[in-house]
Amino acid sequence: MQLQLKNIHKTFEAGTVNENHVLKGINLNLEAGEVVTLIGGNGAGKSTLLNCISGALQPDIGSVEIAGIDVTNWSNSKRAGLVSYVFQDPKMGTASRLTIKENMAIANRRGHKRSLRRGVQKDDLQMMRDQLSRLGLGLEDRLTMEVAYLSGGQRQALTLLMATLLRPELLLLDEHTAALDPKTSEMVLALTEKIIGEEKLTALMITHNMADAIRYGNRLIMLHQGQIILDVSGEEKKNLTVVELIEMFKQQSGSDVTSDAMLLA
Ligand SMILES: Nc1ncnc2c1ncn2[C@@H]1O[C@H](COP(=O)(O)OP(=O)(O)OP(=O)(O)O)[C@@H](O)[C@H]1O
Repeated sequence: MQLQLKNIHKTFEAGTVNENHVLKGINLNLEAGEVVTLIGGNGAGKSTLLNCISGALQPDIGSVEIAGIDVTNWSNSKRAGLVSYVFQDPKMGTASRLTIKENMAIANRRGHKRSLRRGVQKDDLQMMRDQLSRLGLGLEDRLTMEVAYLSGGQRQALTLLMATLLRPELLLLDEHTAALDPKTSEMVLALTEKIIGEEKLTALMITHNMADAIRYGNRLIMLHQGQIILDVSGEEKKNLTVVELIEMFKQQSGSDVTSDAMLLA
C-alpha cells in the first residue's frame, strides 16, 4: 500500500467558539500507481487532508502510512524524502531569486542532508538539461536565468519537475493549475500526466474542475464536510459526466452545489 490513512480527524481551534471539526474519520488506501483526483466544495477539508499527509499539519486522531512506513509522528521535513507536493501558487515551489540551475540543484537534494557545498557538477548539468527538456519549454537552454523571469505556467512546470526529480513515494497536487489561464492549465496538466505516467507515480490531486477530475487519474474521490462521500474508479469513473457528478454530489451530500466553485468546471 502506497498510502494508508486510518481514521484521520482534525479540528481547528478546539475548545473555542470557532471550533471547526474539519476531518471526520478519513479512511483511505492508495495502491502504488494510483492517481486520484480529489474534489469537494469550499471548506470540505481537501487541503487539510493533504496537509495531514505531507506533515504540514498533525492529525488529532488517526495514522498516516506512506509506502508502508508509519509517518504519523514524522515532521514535515522528515517526510520530504517520501512526499512531494505542488501548490496553487507558482511562486511557492521555486526560489525566485535563484537560477533554474540552482533551483534544480536544490530539488536534487530533497529529503537528503547532503552538503550544500558540493556544488553543481558537470554530470549534474547534463542531467538537468535532460530533465528540463522533458517539459518541452526550452528551459534546458536557460539554466542561468532567474526563475523570477519565468511565466506562471513555466514556473509551475518547473516546480512539478523539481517535485519529481527524486522519485517521491507520493505526489500531492493542491490545485496546482488553478492560478493559470485555461490553456496554460491544460499544458501543465498534460505535463503532470506525462511525468506521473513516465515515473509510475502514486498521486493525489485536488481540483475544482470537475471535467479535469474526470479526465485525469484512475480514481475520483469526493469530500464533503470532512468525509469521503464518493469513491469511483476504473470504467465507472471514465464514463462519468460532469452533470452526473453534480447529481451524485447532490444525492450523497443532501445539498446543492449552486454558487459553489465546484461548478466552475
Ligand atoms: N490553519 C487553520 N486554522 C483554522 N482553520 C483552518 C485552518 N486551515 C483550514 N481551516 C478551516 O478548515 C476548513 C477546511 O479548509 P480546507 O482548506 O481544508 O478546505 P478545502 O476543501 O481545501 O477548501 P477550498 O476548496 O476552499 O480550498 C475551512 O473552514 C478552513 O477555514
